[in-house]
Amino acid sequence: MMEFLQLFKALSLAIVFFLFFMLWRLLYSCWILPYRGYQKLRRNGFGGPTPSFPLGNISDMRKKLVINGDSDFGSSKVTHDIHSTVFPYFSRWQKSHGKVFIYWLGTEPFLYIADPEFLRQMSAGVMGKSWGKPNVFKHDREPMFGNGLVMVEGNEWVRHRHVITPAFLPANLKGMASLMVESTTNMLDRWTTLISSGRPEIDVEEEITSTAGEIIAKTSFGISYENGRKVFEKLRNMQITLFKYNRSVGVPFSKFMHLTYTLEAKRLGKEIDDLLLSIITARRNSHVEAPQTDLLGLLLKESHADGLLGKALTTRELVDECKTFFFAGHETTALALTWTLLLLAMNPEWQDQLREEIKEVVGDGGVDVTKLAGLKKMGWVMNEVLRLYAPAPNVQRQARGDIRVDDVTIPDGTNMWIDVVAMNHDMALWGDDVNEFKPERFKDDGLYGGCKHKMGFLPFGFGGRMCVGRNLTMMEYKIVLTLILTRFSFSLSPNYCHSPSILLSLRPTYGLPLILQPL
Ligand code: HEM
Repeated sequence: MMEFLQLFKALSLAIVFFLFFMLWRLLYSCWILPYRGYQKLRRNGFGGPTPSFPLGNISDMRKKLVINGDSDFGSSKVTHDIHSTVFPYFSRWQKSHGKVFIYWLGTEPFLYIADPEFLRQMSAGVMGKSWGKPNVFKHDREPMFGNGLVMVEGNEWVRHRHVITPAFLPANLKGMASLMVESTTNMLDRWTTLISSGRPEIDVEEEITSTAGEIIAKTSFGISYENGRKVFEKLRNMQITLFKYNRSVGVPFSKFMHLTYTLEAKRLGKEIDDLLLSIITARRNSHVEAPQTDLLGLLLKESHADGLLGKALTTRELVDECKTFFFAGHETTALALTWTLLLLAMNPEWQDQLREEIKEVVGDGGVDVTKLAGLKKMGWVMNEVLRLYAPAPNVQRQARGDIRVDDVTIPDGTNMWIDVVAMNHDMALWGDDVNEFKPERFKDDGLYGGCKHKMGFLPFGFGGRMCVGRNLTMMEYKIVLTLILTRFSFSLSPNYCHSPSILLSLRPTYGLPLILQPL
């Protein structure tokens, strides 16, 4: 009996000690560590809105989102001055704290940056491989990107980027042009049928997003539209699950507070992985030479060559990269095209100018990829659209080591949120006409459009981690727009409701209904 009591005592003591230890760890990671970070940032002179525990500044951000979520918010009047609409809290905090300040997502500090000179100094000494991506997003978006190029860091990033970059070289992309023409022509034939059946009003956002999904499925893994659509639908559902609901990312235990969404995203992630895994395994095991016209074929080829150097990507890594291409690639390009159609519908003189250019450069025959570079005005239009309606509205980083900027230190572990929309709409950088559609601003300065700072226009990010898919985007953009403009003219439907909003990317909340007319 005595022995039993002693054992019981020892066990109880061990349990109490364990619980105490867990409580201490919890307190340390959720309260003490973030508080220390907060003090350090304050000592370094960074201001910002006052956070509260455990939500940080989330309640303040949500308050505004509710107001903007109101259906009355959308408007038939179109203004391109959108920063205070899509990021009302940043726009408000900028007024009291300037263009660089700290805000908190739960217990995670974020350095907000909308000052290109600060950004230049901050990134001057940091190489692509030395940048981190915020751990808090990495965990949250794991089902979406896994360890694909967008999220991977350090030497692993170097290895992935080394294998992936050659696949996106213009010479390799040429072979994908016919897939793009085919999918776009199918979409335009559908439009013709709808118009001739007396329905000239078409939601082009929905149409273009679906066609871009088809294109990325074919260009990424050469899979049929049916298989592509399965992946595409699951990815879309996952995106909605992850971004549509306020899941308090950064707040301790938020995953458990929103368990249904967390599990749903995990389930969809697993289903997508299984689908892609079967496609890749079949291609890997196939004795037939892989078609190298799609990205997977090119990656398999690169991976095989690099296998000899120990740099090859494993099948699991290829799954994550294919998922990444799907996510990073299809919606951004679809939105660039969608916002272009809005701006061209509002500026028919630019439709005419582009049609004239297409006639001169491409002629009346089929689209010849080698001639696309000659579509200069179309390039200006694309840049102006990416400026006014940046599909990727922010870029994120995490410091892996202290970073000095002048006399302040950004401490190791600080997350960074670079507000691309704010810089693209900053009058001090672009002039009084900042919110006007003026593609000609890119005429003499093709890269920066006359922006007063070279880091003020970052549609594809910056430094070594700049978008790997920009050549593919450029080609798809020019092919799709050329085909649309040669077959249709279009104007804005009176049913269009202007309400740009963020669902990871910058999108028109209520789609884009246009009135189309065959030429
Ligand atoms: C209009 C179209 C697109 C826009 C606006 C866009 C924008 C961006 C931005 C802002 C970044 C972040 C760069 C950074 O962290 O500094 C990025 C990275 C990336 N993008 Fe794109 N992108 C587009 C199209 C594509 C396409 C078509 C693909 C692939 C099929 C793609 C794949 C990627 C990948 C893999 C990365 C990560 C690169 C790295 O970290 O090394 N993107 N993109």
